[in-house]
Amino acid sequence: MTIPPGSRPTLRFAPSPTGRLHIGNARSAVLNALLARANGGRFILRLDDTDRERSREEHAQAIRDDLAWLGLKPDLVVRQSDRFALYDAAVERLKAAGRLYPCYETEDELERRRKRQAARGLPPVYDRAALSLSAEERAALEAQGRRPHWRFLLEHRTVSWDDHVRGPSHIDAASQSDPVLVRADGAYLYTLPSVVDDIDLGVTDVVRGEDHVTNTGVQIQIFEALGAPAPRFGHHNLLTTASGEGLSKRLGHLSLGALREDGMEPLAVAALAVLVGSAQAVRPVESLDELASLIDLGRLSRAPARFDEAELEALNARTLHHLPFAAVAERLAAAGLPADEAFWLAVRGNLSRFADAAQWRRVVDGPVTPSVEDAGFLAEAAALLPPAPWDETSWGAWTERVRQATGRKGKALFMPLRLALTGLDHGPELKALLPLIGEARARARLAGRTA
Ligand SMILES: Nc1ncnc2c1ncn2[C@@H]1O[C@H](COP(=O)(O)OP(=O)(O)OP(=O)(O)O)[C@@H](O)[C@H]1O
Repeated sequence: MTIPPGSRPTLRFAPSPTGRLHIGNARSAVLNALLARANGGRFILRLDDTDRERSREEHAQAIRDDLAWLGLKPDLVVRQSDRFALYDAAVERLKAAGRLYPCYETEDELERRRKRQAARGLPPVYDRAALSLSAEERAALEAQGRRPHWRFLLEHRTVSWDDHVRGPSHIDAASQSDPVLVRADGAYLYTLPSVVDDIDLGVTDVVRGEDHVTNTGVQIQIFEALGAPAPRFGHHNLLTTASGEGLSKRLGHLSLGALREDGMEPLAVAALAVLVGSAQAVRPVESLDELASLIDLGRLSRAPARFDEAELEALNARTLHHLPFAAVAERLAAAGLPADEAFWLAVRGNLSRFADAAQWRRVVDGPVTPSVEDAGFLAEAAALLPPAPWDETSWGAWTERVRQATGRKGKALFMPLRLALTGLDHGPELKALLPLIGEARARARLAGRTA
């Protein structure tokens, strides 16, 4: 199953603001945003903040910042905490339809019941005891001060859907407990608000991690009970750490904030987040549009994919090596460097972090203390410098004349010139650097002076 081309789908990324986004969350976020973008649709950020104890405003803000850093701009941002009236209305409809029923068991009672079931070899499925409580029994429990939690009455049948990633999928609702939708303290669990919002916001495609597969069977029944068509679903594989551990926002694993501080490029992070564990080789991209064109939900691996920071380091460098000037002009200026295209094209191939550009700018602008081993050779070479202005052909013309005059070639010719001109034994191609260094600094450095 794919998103019908040209169907203008509505997708959403729905994190709980309980910590910093990690690289696995980025897989969901980037997939949703780029599927919307590639199909002319809408991308919604929905902050799942119904858990008031764990949700924090600072995390909500950090999620928005992280998405902006990745270059993902939601068309709409909603918060579940603003939308309780909708959930309350849905609860009333489900109660009226006989699909939501009050239960009074405590956690301890349920635990004991599960143990008894296990001892008899039965699955730990809620036995619906509360369904047979009479009005008097309920009143008696309430008189003891018990508040009900509310369970959704599942229809015991198989729920099927054609998953974007996993293909034809089904879940036998009879093997599941009726899920609790509303806790005794009135708090909503994830399941119902998510469905209500998907209906209200016209979500056509729910793309999320496979940690949600069992929710999907239940949620399809809730869509039906609320009289709404269910969206299409896709459950992508999860990312783990390089050693195979699961990720959690609350535990602060591999956060986008930390990767950003470490100098990783947002495009590299986005590319690795979606290409690892897919049919596509991990490769650098020049834009999110290019990345969007590589996404094929039907060809994601079914197994968890390992996120390896060493692989990100390598991809980061390869991403920088291809980044066009237009993508970095503003960032160069923000870093206090001239927005100079020739400079960017000269040095990008030598960067492993964007911040390294400053080091090469210093090599161009100086002061550089030349490294001189054979002053006589350098003086001879300086005398052969072509007349300025220089361009990319000047280096070749110059070194050819020096070769003919001195008989030096290869490393013996080039290395002393590099050491004098840059003070370093490695770096960007000199045919690109020489015009940037310019005649005055080049002559000074060849003469052994700091310039
Ligand atoms: N390890 C992971 N790999 C890929 N996707 C993930 C991973 N963990 C969560 N997601 C996806 O990220 C989206 C946001 O989920 P959620 O906010 O529940 O993240 P979480 O990291 O599981 O949260 P928490 O650690 O706070 O429980 C969901 O689509 C979820 O499927």
